[in-house]
Order: sequence, then structure tokens, then C-alpha cells
Amino acid sequence: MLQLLSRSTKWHSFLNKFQNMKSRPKLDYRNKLILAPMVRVGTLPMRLLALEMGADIVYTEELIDLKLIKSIRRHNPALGTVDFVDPSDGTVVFRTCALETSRLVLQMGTSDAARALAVGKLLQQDISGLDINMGCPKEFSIKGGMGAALLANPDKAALILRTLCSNLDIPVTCKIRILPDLDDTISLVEKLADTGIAAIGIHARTRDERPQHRPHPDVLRAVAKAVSIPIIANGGSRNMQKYEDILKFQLECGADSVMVARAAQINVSIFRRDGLLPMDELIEKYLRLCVDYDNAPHNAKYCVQNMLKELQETPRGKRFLQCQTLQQICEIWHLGDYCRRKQKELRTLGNSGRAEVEPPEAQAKRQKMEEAATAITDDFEGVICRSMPFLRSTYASDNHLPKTVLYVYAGRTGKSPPCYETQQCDKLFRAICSYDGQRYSSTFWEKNKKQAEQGAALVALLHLGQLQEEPLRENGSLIN
Ligand SMILES: Cc1cc2nc3c(=O)[nH]c(=O)nc-3n(C[C@H](O)[C@H](O)[C@H](O)COP(=O)(O)O)c2cc1C
Repeated sequence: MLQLLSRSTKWHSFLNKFQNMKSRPKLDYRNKLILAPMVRVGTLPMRLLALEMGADIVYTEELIDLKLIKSIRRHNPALGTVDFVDPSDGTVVFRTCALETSRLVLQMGTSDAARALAVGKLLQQDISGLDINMGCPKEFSIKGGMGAALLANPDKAALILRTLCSNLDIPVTCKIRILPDLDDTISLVEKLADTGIAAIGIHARTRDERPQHRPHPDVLRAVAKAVSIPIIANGGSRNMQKYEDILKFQLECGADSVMVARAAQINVSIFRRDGLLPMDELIEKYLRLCVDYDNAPHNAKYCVQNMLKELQETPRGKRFLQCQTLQQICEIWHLGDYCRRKQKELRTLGNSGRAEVEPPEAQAKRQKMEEAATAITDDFEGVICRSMPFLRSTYASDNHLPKTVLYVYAGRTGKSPPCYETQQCDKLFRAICSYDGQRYSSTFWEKNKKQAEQGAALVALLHLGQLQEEPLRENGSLIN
């Protein structure tokens, strides 16, 4: 009978899942450096980078149960990932891969035990721990009875945790904030510990305290003395500039483990025993992972912005802020070729992106865009192309703009004025400048038609020897 059953593919995949989960050692929360849950920051590339830098455990950003429950789990063989995809619009709600499974905790926002359990069952084969957010003070969470709302409803919080602990095969934890009163905090932690959770993350601030307020390591120390489950201390980033500062905070709190958010958001190499990496090296590593795992460009941009901080004001930073695609961002860190090559390879491997789960209207729109992009590539046959973004702020007046300069140059040399044609792909533009029997274009996709034309004129001027590369590179309007 068993033999017969094992022949069926369904039974086989169930057996695999079960064996994978059982063979994975249970996550131990003692003596660990942890990447804290952070919305928009804790996506796959940043988690993998944190692990590479020395974090022992990484948390996902908070993912809401309602969103997860309706998502479709699918393998993405091109990327080697498991994706949970929103079937209504095809967006990837959660992407993970085998490299992180044994050290990955997913943080969920929930207010309902049954729903949380359903999500836990859907996810447990792909993660090693499930954490419930009980500390988020944002209006969205509180209104939905999630996050810090659960601190005011300990019975419900305990019910959620008990339901998960009794029915899932992976360890369950929660992340709370301290209460204004120490005894109340200890009572709450004891009540939650009774549910069977494997550890508790505690942000050393109250619900009403903001990140700029000093944390309360003394409160954590008292809690850690009073309870026996592992305490994960959080809230110390304000005083964390290097690896040793993480350990100092852990010691101050008397905690078993420590969880870092903002300090890692700025420089994830804070987890590195051998010291911080230079920012550009870190960004490069991060971008490679974004390319490898086809990360959404807006997410990559947000994370790089956090690393750049005030350097966003430099010419390079300003150029970066104008980027809309991963390719454009990669060009700035000299990874343009890597990005192009890898994206091509992923397409060849069938990285279908959203296609399989798209509703028909979205699918039609995407196909139209893909056709347009192919047509555009064909149209660029024989065109002299360079990657030259146009940055208006680097030109003193309209008289200096590339289109004007090229127009004047044409008049001076007795040639017909240049003319332009523009191609649009979704919300981005490229232009071709035709001048004296030759066509020129910038490979940098611009946000509007006018900028695209200026970019094309720049390429023409450069080719005609009317621009010098080096000065332009310095003032930030030329990238190679
Ligand atoms: C950008 C950002 C996003 C965050 N998102 C989450 C989240 O999804 N879930 C959560 O429990 N806390 C979240 N937090 C709070 C952090 O996990 C952490 O509790 C807080 O920043 C204090 O730790 P730190 O001093 O190390 O920054 C977020 C913090 C930041 C800065």
C-alpha cells in the first residue's frame, strides 16, 4: 500500500516537504545576532547579505496574514526561489530561497488565531520560525487589532501564540514593546511565555516612545532575570556604529540574543566581526543580489537610499535618485553589464515573473509592453548608443542644453537641424536623434520625452567630438 502511494507525485511531494522540515534542526534563539524585521528592508537580497555579513538569523519584513493567505506558492526555477504571489496582480508578496531557510523567521501581522494558523501551515516548510508582531504602533496595525494593539489584549495575544505553538512544527516567537510599568511587562512576558513560544523579542521602548527616545536596557535586564525563555533584546541602534556595540547592548540588557534594525538598515556589515565594509562595496554586493533574485527596482532603490543617506545630495546621489530601473541603478555602481547579462540569462531560463498568475487584463498590458520593448530593440539597429542620462540641474541655462547646442552646431556647420523620434515603454522613454545621416540614442531610459531627447542629443554631441567625457563625468551627467 505504501509503495503504491509513494508512486503518486502528490504523495511524493508531501513526503519531501515533511522530510525537509523534519530534517531541519529546530532554530535555537540563544546567543544569536539577528536582523530585525523591517518593512521594505527585510526582503530577500538584504536578508542574504545580512547572513553573508555574519547575522545568525534573519527576519522578514512584517507580512500581513490576509495578504499571505490568498497568495499562491510557486517555485521559480529560473531564480531558484519559492515565491508567494498575489493572484490579483501578480506581485511577489514573499520570496525566499534554500540559502536562508534554516535561518529564516517570517514575521506576521495578525489579529486572528485561526487565520494565523492557516498562514503558518502554508508557510512552515519554507521558513524556520514564525514571529508575531505585537509591537507595531502604526495606525494601520492598531486599527486592525494587530501589532501593539495586542499588548492591550494579552488574552488574544496568548490565544494566537498558543494556537500556533500547538499546531505548527516550527518554533513560534513574538516581538513586543515594554509596557510603562516593569511589573506589568514581566507579567505580560510570563503570560506569553506560558503559551510555548521559543523566545520573545523585546523592543526596549514603550508603545508611545519613538526611535529618537533613549531605550531602556535596564527594563530588559530585569525581565531577562525574571523569566526563563530566551530574550532577544532590541532597540539599541541609536548607539550602534560597529559590531562590538551590538554585543555591548546585549550585555547591558542581559539578553540571550540581540536584534538590530536601523543600524543594519544603514550598514548591514555591522554584523561583520572583522569590521564595517566600505559603503560602495556593500552597495555593490547588495545590487548583485538584487539582480540575481530579480528584486523589485523600487525596493532596491529604497534600500540603497538608506545606505547612501546624505550622499544622496552629491551629483552621483542625484543621478541615483532619478533611476527607475535596476539597470539604471546598476550602471551607477559599474554593474551595468552584469545586470544586462544576468537579466538576459534569467529571461532565457524562463523567469516568467508575473505571467502565470496575472489576471487577463494585466497579462494583455504586459504582453503589449513586451512587444513594444522588442520593437524598440529592433528599431535601435544601427543606432550609435551610449548610456548617458540627462540631468537638467547640471546645465547653467537653456542655451547650454544638449539639444540647443546640437541645433546651433548644425547651423554653424551648414547641416540640416537634428530631428527626434521617441519610443515609450510603460512610463519610460528613449529617443533617437537623427543628424547628418547618422542616428544616436542614450540607452538610459528617461522619465519623459523631453529628457529622452536631451539624452539622445548628448550622445550625438559626444560622438561628434563636441563634448569631453571627463568634465561631464565629474559634473555627473555621464555614466559608462
Ligand atoms: C524601516 C523600518 C521598518 C520596520 N519594520 C518593522 C516590522 O516590519 N516589524 C517590526 O516588528 N518592527 C519593525 N520596525 C522596528 C524595528 O524592528 C525595531 O524594533 C526598531 O527599529 C528598534 O530597533 P533598532 O534600535 O535596532 O532600530 C521597523 C523599523 C524600521 C526602521
